[in-house]
Amino acid sequence: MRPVHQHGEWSEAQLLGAKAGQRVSVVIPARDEQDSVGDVVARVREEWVERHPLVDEVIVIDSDSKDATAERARSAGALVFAAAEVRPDVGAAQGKGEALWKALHVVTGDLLVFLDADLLDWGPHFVPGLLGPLLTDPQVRLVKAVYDRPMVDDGGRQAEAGGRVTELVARPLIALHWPYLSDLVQPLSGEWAIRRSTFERLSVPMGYGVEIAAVVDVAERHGADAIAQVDLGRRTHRHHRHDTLGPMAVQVLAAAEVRLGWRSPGRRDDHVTLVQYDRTPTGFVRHERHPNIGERPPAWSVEGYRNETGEDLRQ
Ligand SMILES: O=c1ccn([C@@H]2O[C@H](COP(=O)(O)OP(=O)(O)O[C@H]3O[C@H](CO)[C@@H](O)[C@H](O)[C@H]3O)[C@@H](O)[C@H]2O)c(=O)[nH]1
Ligand SMILES: O=C(O)[C@H](O)COP(=O)(O)O
Repeated sequence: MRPVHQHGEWSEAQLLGAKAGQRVSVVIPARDEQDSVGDVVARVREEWVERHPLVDEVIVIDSDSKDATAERARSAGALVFAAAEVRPDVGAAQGKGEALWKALHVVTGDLLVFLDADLLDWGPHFVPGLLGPLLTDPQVRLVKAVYDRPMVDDGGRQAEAGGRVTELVARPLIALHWPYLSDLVQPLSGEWAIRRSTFERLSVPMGYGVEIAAVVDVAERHGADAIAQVDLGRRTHRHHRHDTLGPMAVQVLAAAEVRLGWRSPGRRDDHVTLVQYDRTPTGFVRHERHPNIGERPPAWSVEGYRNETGEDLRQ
């Protein structure tokens, strides 16, 4: 079994020393997260920008929010970019993966730490925990967060274990097709860290397929040992309603099918139709949802992409 590191394994001094000349970017994708994004930004900045110089920039990628996400993030001290306005020449699409891919075009970091913006019960220790393996082991390219993830209802009561898409889609896919990744405790955790030089070479699903794609692609290219995992304790977040988990599952499945060679990576406008039903007094009403299953090509292959050294990486 792959070891599970503890977030407190590395001292601040050790991490700061290992950071040496490298730059670290914390990237927070956010769609309509006005209630929580400010707290995530402020606590990371306070601890890891102001108190200890571990993080060089905290960036929020505003993913088509209709609420005050951008304003709240900015006033908490983040650099805010609207996903649709980054590289407008390559077009815009909706989705978390799209936000992370667009981030590659604006970050200056060598090491990228991704945090979800809907975190409720979490702590700034997430950041050094995720950076520990990247800073101390050159073989590691991707670090996944591990945590307890209880399902918490609106009254704050804990019901059952959360991670419904993880349990019903990701783990079964891994069991069937990539059993050597079964030792990943939270394959879909939204908190992960990766070397920029690795992420910029991956094809990135625009939606929620980004996590399953990253773990499979990194393992297949660099070996399963290039992925580390770190126990961060406990994390709660805003839960989806059951009817929005279906589109998420479609995106995870589609990303897996691409990696199995069953479908080609879709383009920007590649949507599937997911049909759901509601019972009404007059019968069933059909609803359609159209999750995007497109993928962005590796950022380094996109004309005009520059890495932090200003070098043109296209081959
Ligand atoms: O179009 C979108 C949708 C979501 N988000 C942000 O992405 C993060 C995660 O989205 P969320 O809807 O909260 O996902 P979860 O229900 O938390 O899903 C889990 O599983 C997903 C599938 O692997 C991962 O992408 C998530 O990070 C992980 O937390 C949040 O900050 C969102 O605001 C965007 O930026 N753009
Ligand atoms: O990662 C998952 O499986 C989805 O985010 C659903 O999580 P939840 O069941 O805790 O809401």
